[in-house]
Amino acid sequence: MTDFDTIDDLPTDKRVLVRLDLNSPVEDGEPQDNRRFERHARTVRELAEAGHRVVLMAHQGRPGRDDFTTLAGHAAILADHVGRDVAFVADTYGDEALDAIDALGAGEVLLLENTRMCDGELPKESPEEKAATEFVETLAPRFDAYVNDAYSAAHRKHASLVGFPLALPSYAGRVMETEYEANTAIATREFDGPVTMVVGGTKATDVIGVMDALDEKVDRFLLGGVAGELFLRAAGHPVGHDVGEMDLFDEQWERNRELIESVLDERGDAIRLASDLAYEGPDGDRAEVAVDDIDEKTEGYLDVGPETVADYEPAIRESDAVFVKGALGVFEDERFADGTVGVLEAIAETDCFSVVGGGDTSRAIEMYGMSEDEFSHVSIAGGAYIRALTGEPLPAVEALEAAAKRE
Ligand SMILES: Nc1ncnc2c1ncn2[C@@H]1O[C@H](COP(=O)(O)OP(=O)(O)O)[C@@H](O)[C@H]1O
Ligand SMILES: O=C(OP(=O)(O)O)[C@H](O)COP(=O)(O)O
Repeated sequence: MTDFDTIDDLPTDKRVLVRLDLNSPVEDGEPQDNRRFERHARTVRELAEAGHRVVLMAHQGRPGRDDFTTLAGHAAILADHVGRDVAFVADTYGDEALDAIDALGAGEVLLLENTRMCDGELPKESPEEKAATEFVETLAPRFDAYVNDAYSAAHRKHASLVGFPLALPSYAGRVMETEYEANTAIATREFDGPVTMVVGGTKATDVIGVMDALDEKVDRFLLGGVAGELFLRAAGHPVGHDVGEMDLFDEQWERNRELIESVLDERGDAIRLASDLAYEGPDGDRAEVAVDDIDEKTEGYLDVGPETVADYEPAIRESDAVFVKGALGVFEDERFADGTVGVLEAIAETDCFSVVGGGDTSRAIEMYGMSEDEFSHVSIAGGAYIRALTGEPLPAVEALEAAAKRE
């Protein structure tokens, strides 16, 4: 039961503006296919088959990061999954975009450029201010309805997520509906035995606050990735800072230092940290080092080592539920996949309740020969799903609920 309307409530033959989350790993400037395309394709296909004119919005990366790119490549991948053409226009709400929107026929699909390239999208403002941006005020009058399918971005208060629901009748797409139902059910579920959370990835700022909020629900945290290194730093090891060109640690450390120290102080007995790490050795092979032997960080650590995996595996086997948010290493490179794959395989082998979340992390499942069926739920959301576990409301879901009440 949801408190928002879904596309089942949408009349046919409308001009529909749809927010997807196609945020993907980018390699050599090209987006990589992943579960997000396949899952959103269902909503897009259904809308096109119902005779709507379907205009899609999505984002990629963050300004200033290497993965902040155009969505031209995303349109081609999405078209393959939808099984019909997805046109692309390199504009969001300028004349080029408006002309392409106006020219769209019934059942046709158009993807607009990266929403984060628009001025109005990102600045921290209220939903009302977002609804008053030029971006929303220009696009909204051209549509009859807004559909939000971007559950995995629902923890962000951006214009494309919270501004349009104030301006148009609003509906949830299939991904929004199913992810909301699954994650809300998980949040209220009780487990008899230990609950473990595997925490990794690059978005340490997202996960650390949630670790604090999940204090009562999670018995054990197994850490890796960037968050893991930041906790090692708080524990007194000379790691967890940027070296060379790196831009992953220092800013997140400054932002979260007090919280990391207090979480470590209060929940130290529940937090397991890596005892060994892997990096690229001088000959390009994987090299490993015990954390206690690191006197100075001169390398980028790209995975946890075998001792760490051996320490984490029994903790997983003893658990009644395991939640994964973020990879333990750069698994996209086979040399640094052992930590992530070792932990995922251990979860797959047990019959515990398991959730793997995150657009990037969930990709490791197929890449390394596992199947979605080996886990209870594979979410395409990372930050949104762990926030849902805390019971914290998601602004974009609240915006859909408010829109449904207004009608
Ligand atoms: N030590 C590390 N250094 C750099 N990147 C890492 C490290 N460990 C994991 N990663 C990267 O984290 C990414 C997943 O993290 P993140 O984007 O936070 O999660 P998700 O999108 O799955 O929610 C993976 O693509 C992986 O390459
Ligand atoms: O990929 C996303 O989140 P996730 O990495 O937590 O799954 C969403 O697209 C949100 O992206 P953002 O974390 O840059 O706002």
